[in-house]
Amino acid sequence: MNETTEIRKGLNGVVADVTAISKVNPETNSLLYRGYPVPELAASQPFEAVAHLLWTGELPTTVELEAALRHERSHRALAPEVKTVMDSLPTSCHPMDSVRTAVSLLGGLDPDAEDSSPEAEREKARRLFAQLPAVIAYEQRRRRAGGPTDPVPPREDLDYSRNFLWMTFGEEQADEIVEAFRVSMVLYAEHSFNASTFTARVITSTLSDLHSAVTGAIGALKGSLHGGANEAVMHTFDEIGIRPEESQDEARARAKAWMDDALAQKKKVMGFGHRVYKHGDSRVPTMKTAMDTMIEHVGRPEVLGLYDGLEQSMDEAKGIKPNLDYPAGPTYHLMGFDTEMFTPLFIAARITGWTAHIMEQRAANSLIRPLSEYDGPDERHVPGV
Ligand SMILES: CC(=O)SCCNC(=O)CCNC(=O)[C@H](O)C(C)(C)COP(=O)(O)OP(=O)(O)OC[C@H]1O[C@@H](n2cnc3c(N)ncnc32)[C@H](O)[C@@H]1OP(=O)(O)O
Ligand SMILES: O=C([O-])CC(=O)C(=O)O
Repeated sequence: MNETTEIRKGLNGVVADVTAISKVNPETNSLLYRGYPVPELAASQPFEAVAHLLWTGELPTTVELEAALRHERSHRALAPEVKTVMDSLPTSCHPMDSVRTAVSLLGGLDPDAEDSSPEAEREKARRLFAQLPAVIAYEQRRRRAGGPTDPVPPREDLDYSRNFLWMTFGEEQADEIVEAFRVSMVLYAEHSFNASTFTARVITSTLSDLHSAVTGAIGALKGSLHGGANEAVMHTFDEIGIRPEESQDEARARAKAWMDDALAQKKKVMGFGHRVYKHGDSRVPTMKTAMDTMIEHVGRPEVLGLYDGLEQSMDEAKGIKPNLDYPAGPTYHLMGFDTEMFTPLFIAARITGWTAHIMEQRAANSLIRPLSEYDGPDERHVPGV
């Protein structure tokens, strides 16, 4: 290896470009979307307004918000072609594969697929944002039905979050549940150059189309070191055992013992640690409050016991803090989603950030193509040639 070449494995610490979309500040454990602190947005804004902010740089005026709500409501229905293709997949396949396939298909069906003008990109982003809930809700329903079933049609009188839950469960959900869901969408929406967003930017940088970039981003999000961690957190809870009859203290003690054992075996425990934040993920306190509301609403204190036990033991042993996926996983579980559906919910939120980055990349493009240092065999020759 060339002694002067510095290789930053995993691009750790490398600043790859500028972005005006969000600022992750690990020193102050803070996160801004277009300058606004995310806890302020989570406390006050509909998810539709946050999407508008990420795409345009500004919160919508009343008139703009009304137009955004109308647009989202008019593109919610599950396209019959998408249902047919989803129905051709076995219900044993991972829901991330179904949603990735549906997005790829939506690209093929989109009238503006090959138009990369700013106007067309914005329209495609808005359409995908509106189309994804029906895809994800239908995937949950067909898994529960064990095969093709009837989707629950969207309701124009309901906002994004309430309608998402309606299409998933076919019943209106309590305000506490809808609110926790909305908060999770706002928190999951955007996070600078994370692996899936960077994937979308790499694909865009070749002048490929928006749906291809999103399809690739979904592939990157699926892994358990990234978005797949919210699912993995629930597998940990399941492995420890969720016992509704147990007290919070009993659950905490069992979780602590499980974590001590896992760390003694040098296991990586999903939902903890972060590439950028080293003193705690800025979004966790807001998501934890939403989780606490859910726990109180459904009366399941033992889930909080498991949560606290793992967190405390990890902190005491290694000082590693939870990331957003840690409170999000149990929150989605308590809402009634299947565990494998948690990362698709992340897609529904992150479509806003991904598409904002796709537009930003396209507006100031340079092909993303780093170098590598060769460490294979020295030059050699095929015998006889
Ligand atoms: C929304 C999101 O995508 S947030 C991220 C979700 N991902 C997860 O929750 C997966 C679990 N966490 C991890 O694997 C890591 O913390 C990552 C991949 C997120 C960040 O990792 P990196 O910045 O590359 O740090 P790295 O993995 O090198 O960890 C540094 C040290 O902390 C330890 N560590 C980090 N995370 C964990 C964890 N979750 N469990 C146990 N140990 C951990 C590593 O073992 C390593 O220890 P060592 O120095 O003794 O070898
Ligand atoms: O920033 C990251 O590396 C991962 C993350 O938290 C996110 O994408 O929300």
